[in-house]
Amino acid sequence: MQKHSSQRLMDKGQNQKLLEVQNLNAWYGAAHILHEVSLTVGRGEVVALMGRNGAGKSTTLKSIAALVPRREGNIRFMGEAIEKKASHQIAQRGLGYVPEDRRIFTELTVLENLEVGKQKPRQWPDGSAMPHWTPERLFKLFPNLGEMPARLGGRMSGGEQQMLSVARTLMGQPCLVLLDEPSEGVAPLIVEQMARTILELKAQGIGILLSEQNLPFAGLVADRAYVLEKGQIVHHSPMAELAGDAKLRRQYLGI
Ligand SMILES: Nc1ncnc2c1ncn2[C@@H]1O[C@H](COP(=O)(O)OP(=O)(O)OP(=O)(O)O)[C@@H](O)[C@H]1O
Repeated sequence: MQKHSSQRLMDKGQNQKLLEVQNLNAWYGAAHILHEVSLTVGRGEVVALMGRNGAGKSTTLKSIAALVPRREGNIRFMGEAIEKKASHQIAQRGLGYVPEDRRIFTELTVLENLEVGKQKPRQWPDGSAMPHWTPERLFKLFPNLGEMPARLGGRMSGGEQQMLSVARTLMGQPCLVLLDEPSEGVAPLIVEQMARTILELKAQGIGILLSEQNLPFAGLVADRAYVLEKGQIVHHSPMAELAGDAKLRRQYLGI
């Protein structure tokens, strides 16, 4: 763990933190999966959670969204403690979650899927307007969805479903999005579009915490990276530092 650079990064943008996770622990039954995980995500910041299969990346995102059976620790979202809130209450506050398995409604059309996730526009704490996502605006962001508003979810490719899953979450007008492995199992063209989307959300001030194993993809979009190993954070640095250091990559990611 690189304490000095980590502390410096945390101090930067102190007032702009959207998400602050401290000493998060999580369990599946008797199995203690996450151990004292601490991380932050700022406004307009993209943070990558990296690590090998089974390291605990998905569990970290699910724990933040209150989707694991048992968790302990402190989680602040937009300055409010949310560790005792239920998943729907967390979502209502503007914390979006896009699961790895793309939970879209296969019997509903693209447009209907979007309408299901709809929430009212929000404001940042300083009173400034947040981006207000409408189907029209999302069809500009995801042009291929715009070409198939009446297509049933179940008749879309995996990549298109991935896009719809992100677009549907955006209809909830989130200030921060948890994105579980957005590049996994989708075609290179979709991965590219996903990277552009993430950068567009960042430009709008939305914070993003993404779980990722694809280092080139994370390197394109992320500002900072945390590496998880057996449920513990073992490294934290600017993304470029991890991506550019062969020794770190080998040590933590095995690549
Ligand atoms: N529902 C569950 N019940 C019991 N154990 C689980 C469950 N989900 C995950 N685990 C275990 O928790 C650990 C962390 O899994 P997790 O899915 O968070 O890892 P990950 O880093 O996201 O990996 P992957 O990239 O393979 O999804 C693994 O040992 C996994 O077997």
